[in-house]
Amino acid sequence: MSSIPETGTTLVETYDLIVLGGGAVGENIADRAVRGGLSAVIVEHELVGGECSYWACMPSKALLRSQAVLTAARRVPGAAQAVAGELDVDAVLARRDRVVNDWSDAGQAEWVRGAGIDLVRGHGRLSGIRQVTVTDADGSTTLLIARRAVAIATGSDPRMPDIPGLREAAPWASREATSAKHVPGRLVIIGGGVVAAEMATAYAGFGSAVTLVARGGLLDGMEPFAGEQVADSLRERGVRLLLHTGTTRVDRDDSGVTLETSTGELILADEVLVAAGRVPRSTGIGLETIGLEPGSWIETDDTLRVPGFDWLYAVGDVNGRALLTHQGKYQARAAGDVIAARANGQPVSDAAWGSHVATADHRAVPQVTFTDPEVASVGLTEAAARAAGIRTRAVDYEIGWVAGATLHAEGYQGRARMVVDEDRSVIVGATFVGPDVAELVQAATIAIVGEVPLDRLWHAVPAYPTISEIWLRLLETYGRESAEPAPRRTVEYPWLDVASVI
Ligand SMILES: Cc1cc2nc3c(=O)[nH]c(=O)nc-3n(C[C@H](O)[C@H](O)[C@H](O)COP(=O)(O)OP(=O)(O)OC[C@H]3O[C@@H](n4cnc5c(N)ncnc54)[C@H](O)[C@@H]3O)c2cc1C
Ligand SMILES: NC(=O)c1ccc[n+]([C@@H]2O[C@H](COP(=O)([O-])OP(=O)(O)OC[C@H]3O[C@@H](n4cnc5c(N)ncnc54)[C@H](O)[C@@H]3O)[C@@H](O)[C@H]2O)c1
Repeated sequence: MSSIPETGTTLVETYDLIVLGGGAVGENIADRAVRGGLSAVIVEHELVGGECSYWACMPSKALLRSQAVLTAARRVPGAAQAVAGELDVDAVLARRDRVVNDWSDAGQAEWVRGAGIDLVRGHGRLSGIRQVTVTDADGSTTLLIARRAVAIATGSDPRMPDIPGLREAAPWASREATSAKHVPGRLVIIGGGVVAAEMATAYAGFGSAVTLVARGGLLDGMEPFAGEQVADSLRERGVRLLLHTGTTRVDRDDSGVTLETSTGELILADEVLVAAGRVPRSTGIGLETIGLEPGSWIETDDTLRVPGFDWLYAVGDVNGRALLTHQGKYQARAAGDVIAARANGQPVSDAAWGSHVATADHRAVPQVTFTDPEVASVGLTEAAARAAGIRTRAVDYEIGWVAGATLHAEGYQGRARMVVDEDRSVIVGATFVGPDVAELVQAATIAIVGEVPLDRLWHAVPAYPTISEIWLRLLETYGRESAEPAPRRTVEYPWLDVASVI
């Protein structure tokens, strides 16, 4: 890093890489660039660690974990008798506070320094080519100049639907739901996606009377049985589900919130939570100074570089490729490494599945929804595979029929689906729904990314009696067609410009 002395109120600093946004993704891209021999600075205007650490993944899972443990114990005789008490909601909230370090980022800022990354606190915006101007709380500015690259890692914000009265009703969004210090007696949720399903589970478990109003179904976009099984379970917990129902108006007065549905029903609640997806945090960051559209998802190529700019990258939620922490960090590893490689004149590995590309964003994005039952999925659903023109066969199996599941819990209920590309004889998608299925998804991810032929998968023997035996049952249901291993050949996926060897 070279430093030019202060000029007026503006300090000028020069780095190889400037990272705008210090969430998990911004931390990772800076770290990889530094490991590649570059200097890097992170600009952060709130908490280092970002949404996931303080208002998203970590607190939401902390809110859900205690009741998941309690439910699991209640499903096993012997343990059930030992947990006769109720969930201690105050203790759950206190544990959530510890998980988020009481919203202090001191530890994360220390990690950044230890990784050899500089941190500038304040609001950053692009102010020209390879330039970022940072304004701190006092109004003083620092002009950062990048020798090599600027990476935008500013994340996303909740989408606020244009529903009359909603903004004036001071709705909760995901931050308020995950950081709440009290549990509302009545909670109405707008949305039927992942946040809605997880928060309905959490707050119903805390004793709130929860109503979920979704204009579509529950967990649309996943295999249909996922949403159906989670819906059944939420109803059993007393959640009222109004699916395929719009919201026409929201009002707040001294008695609370009134939500009017498209069927004319009035729902009274103490709080309304909006869980209607995300919008990119790409306004107010100076995109217009380089000819890009503020407010849009920032498009990138698979090396995470923005087309038309040899110095600009976008990683994590803000590029809209896959709004998940692990996927953003994966992008950051590829992008940090490729920025270093390009800077150092080293070879760039940008073919599909190379070390400098995020190919898995298109083919193998794993996700776990921490409802009860859990939903763990990766790759394509059956419907998405068919829509992509793949000759598809889907096989289903009840997880409760596996010996490991019968031991795991009384009356275990769940289902698995394996989606097979018949031409290539490989798995392109898998979904597991059931208690404690989260850890099953990594095996499916490896099978998809490794393009492991089905006849080879028969040799990946699951241990008895684990729930992983679901893999054997899925293969048996599919059938073992030939005694000879399938020949390997190269095909083009019509939905992705990538040649694959099978
Ligand atoms: C309720 C909820 C639960 C979730 N649970 C999971 C989960 O279990 N697993 C999972 O994988 N994903 C989960 N997600 C998604 C996950 O939170 C995001 O994918 C992830 O946080 C994105 O990381 P990011 O670094 O791209 O953005 P962020 O974490 O939002 O980080 C961006 C950072 O940039 C900073 N910033 C923005 N603009 C500026 C600026 N102009 N100047 C300076 N700093 C700026 C912000 O303050 C922030 O710190 C969840 C999301 C929600 C809402
Ligand atoms: N466990 C996890 O991995 C996890 C947990 C929570 C969130 N997340 C991530 O965070 C992101 C945000 O989650 P989310 O649940 O907000 O989004 P989502 O995309 O999962 O669901 C959005 C929901 O809002 C509805 N909706 C959209 N626009 C609407 C409108 N104008 N009016 C009414 N309803 C509308 C949709 O029909 C859908 O039901 C997701 O992309 C998800 O990947 C992940």
